[in-house]
Amino acid sequence: MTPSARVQAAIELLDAIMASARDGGPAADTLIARYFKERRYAGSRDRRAVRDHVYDAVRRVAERPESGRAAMVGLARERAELAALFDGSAHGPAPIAHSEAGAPAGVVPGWIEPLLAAPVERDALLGRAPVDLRVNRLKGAPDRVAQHYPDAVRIAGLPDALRLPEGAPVEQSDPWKWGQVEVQDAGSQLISAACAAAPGMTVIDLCAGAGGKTLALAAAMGGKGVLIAADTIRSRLARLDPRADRAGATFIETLLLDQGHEAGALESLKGRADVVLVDAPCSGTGTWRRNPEARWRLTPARLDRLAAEQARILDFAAPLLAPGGALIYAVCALTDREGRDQVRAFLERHDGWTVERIEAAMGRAHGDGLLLTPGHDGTDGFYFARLRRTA
Ligand SMILES: C[S@@+](CC[C@H](N)C(=O)[O-])C[C@H]1O[C@@H](n2cnc3c(N)ncnc32)[C@H](O)[C@@H]1O
Repeated sequence: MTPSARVQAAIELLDAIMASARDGGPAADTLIARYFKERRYAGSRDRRAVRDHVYDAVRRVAERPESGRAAMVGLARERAELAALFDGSAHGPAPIAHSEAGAPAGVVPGWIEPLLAAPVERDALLGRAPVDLRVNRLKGAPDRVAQHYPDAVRIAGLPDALRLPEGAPVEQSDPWKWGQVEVQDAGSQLISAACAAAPGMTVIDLCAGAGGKTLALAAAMGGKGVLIAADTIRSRLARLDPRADRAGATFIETLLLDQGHEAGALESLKGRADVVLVDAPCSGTGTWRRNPEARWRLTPARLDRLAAEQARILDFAAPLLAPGGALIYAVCALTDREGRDQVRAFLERHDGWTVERIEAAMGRAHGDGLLLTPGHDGTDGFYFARLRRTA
């Protein structure tokens, strides 16, 4: 592909990413992979260049732009070498007209800005994310495993965590092949640790997805006890099985829930759990470093639906706890509505619960829980709280 053709390819992909964000379709990474599957003539350098153009353009624009071309022209207005590629060549983009301004630059969409928790450092929300590993104690000891990663640094307060530079090729390393490490953001590791799961407990990961946190809970439990991974999406739970095999966490049970009718499948677990983790579906405003197009996906109506669903999940989670058990509520979101206010509203709706302080080497107290941000903690953005059932 010529350099100009790569820019045109990025414009086409940006159009697809925008439409997918508007319609709740697949993520940018999936669309990029599909695009190149259908264009076998593109070599690895073409793919890398197109991908870089796409993500540079997505990162630069807060609000969903008018078109892929507007997003790319905005970027080209700041980069003369890119503007020169708008040359009208056979597979390249048409020249930029004098009056063509391009999409404006920004970090946070205007309507989301006032909803973010006050301490959040806005400018750091789109920064580069390192690769954090969690050593799986079911298969290896952190000090031994760390020897395989000379570039790794330890993270204060997380004895199982190793931090590698952005883009480190972890999947080619032996510990990854042997199931000794999982790629997991330090914030997710902290939330899993805050569950204080231990051998012999009954633990329910109620929104388990593909089981990132379930695997951390399994390691904390030393493979002993009852660990249930529940979710409403079969394909997500299915991805947990091979991961659990690789991690040597074969005692995990999966439970598929029927959206809107979850209580039926959970009936036999009522009052039995020592720990319930609700890692709730959320706006993902804390994960823009990895999914910058998520900013284009969210709408006020979607946020309303998410907030209502979070409250509903908390309400059917609460009866699962045994007296003295801990309910950990977490979102990878930085809006107060989904974090601080959601926890407060739960406490107002339910008697017999107290808030437990979380002692951690990172994060800041915010309302009844802890706020983690890319700017302050170098993690994805999260809000989480630990609630104890007293009665
Ligand atoms: C933030 S993701 C979970 C990520 C996962 N815990 C991890 O660490 O990788 C939220 C999950 O909640 C699930 N979910 C949505 N509605 C649910 C419901 N009513 N009951 C249980 N899970 C639900 C979604 O399918 C999604 O997998």
